[in-house]
Amino acid sequence: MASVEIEQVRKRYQAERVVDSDGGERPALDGVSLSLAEGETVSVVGSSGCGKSTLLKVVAGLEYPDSGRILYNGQDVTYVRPQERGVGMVFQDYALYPSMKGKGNLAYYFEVHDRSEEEAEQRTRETAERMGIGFEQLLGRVPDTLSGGEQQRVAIGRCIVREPQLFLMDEPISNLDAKLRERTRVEIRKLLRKFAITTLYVTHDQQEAIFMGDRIAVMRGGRIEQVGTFDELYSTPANLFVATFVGAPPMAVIPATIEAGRVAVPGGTWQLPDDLAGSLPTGRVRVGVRPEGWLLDTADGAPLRVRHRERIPTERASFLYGHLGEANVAVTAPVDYPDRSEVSITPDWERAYVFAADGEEPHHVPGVLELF
Ligand SMILES: Nc1ncnc2c1ncn2[C@@H]1O[C@H](COP(=O)(O)OP(=O)(O)OP(=O)(O)O)[C@@H](O)[C@H]1O
Repeated sequence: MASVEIEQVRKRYQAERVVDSDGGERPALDGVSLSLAEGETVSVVGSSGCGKSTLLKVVAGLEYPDSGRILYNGQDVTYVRPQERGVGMVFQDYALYPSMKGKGNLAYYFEVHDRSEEEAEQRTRETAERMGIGFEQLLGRVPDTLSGGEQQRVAIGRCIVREPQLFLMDEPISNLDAKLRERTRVEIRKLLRKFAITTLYVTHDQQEAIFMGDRIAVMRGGRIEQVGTFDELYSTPANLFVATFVGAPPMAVIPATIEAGRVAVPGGTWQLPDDLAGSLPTGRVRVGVRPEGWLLDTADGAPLRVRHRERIPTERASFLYGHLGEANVAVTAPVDYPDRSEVSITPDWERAYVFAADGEEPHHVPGVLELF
């Protein structure tokens, strides 16, 4: 197993004109640093085009960075060829050799590396045992006759048989149907934990990132905005982007004006607790509130017109969705909360965030609460 250091990596594609939302050009990776401890799984999330796959390719050696370094176990491998790095890669398309049975797919590596048939045989047998129930059966079939999930299992087995020091996975289950995805992700996670393989796991699916990763790296525009456990990202986001990216339904962000300890928002005014009023600037800000961070029907509530309700399947609660001025708001309400078209809402200030009116800097983050 390897520890991995990604140090200040920059990468600009030759033919590339990556244009930011503000119209500026930027490289695909713009100074990315990230450390993975031995055996750790780090999920990488971010919207399309933010550089997730490029990061994986640079770590794999499929692309070289323009500057910065990649270290495995403290050794600089930045310009070492992929074949010599001992990485196992699993991508969205399984890329199994179609004419070979599962077993051939696993043994191919030994063939091209001039290793003995006995070794290939033994390692394949060991891997089948470690991969668990039913894997042996898959080895006797060609990829065409396997389901997507089964193909992905073989692809993972093909990586494990090589005893990689590092696993790189890029949306490995995103083209499976929902049920299979659920099963396969449980299986992948079990394997990663069992073998304690250091893993970088790219996905655009937040739930998957939470499930797979010991930690999660949130990327945007070629940069890592924050790395942490889900609870850290959720409770103490580094900026407004992470605050709204992590969590579903997302945090409501409401333009407001603070004056003399009171917060004016569309349709109402909230009273700040004294300690918070003393620590916040006056003037324009943005108040961030997660669905569970609202109090309903308090005296100084602002009116929220309820557009629709959604039952939370695993809890005795619903989400109420509506608008406060222009801001989208989701509120967690008890399941037996009366069905009304308007409710009045106030932030529970122990759970509320305050951000600058412009930019993304947080003025106030409530800290880690007992969330779940
Ligand atoms: N080979 C290439 N040549 C030129 N530009 C590229 C190349 N590969 C990626 N890019 C550009 O670099 C940026 C980052 O791409 P990358 O594939 O790393 O993003 P991503 O976060 O993995 O996106 P997605 O979630 O859509 O797969 C994108 O703007 C993309 O268009």
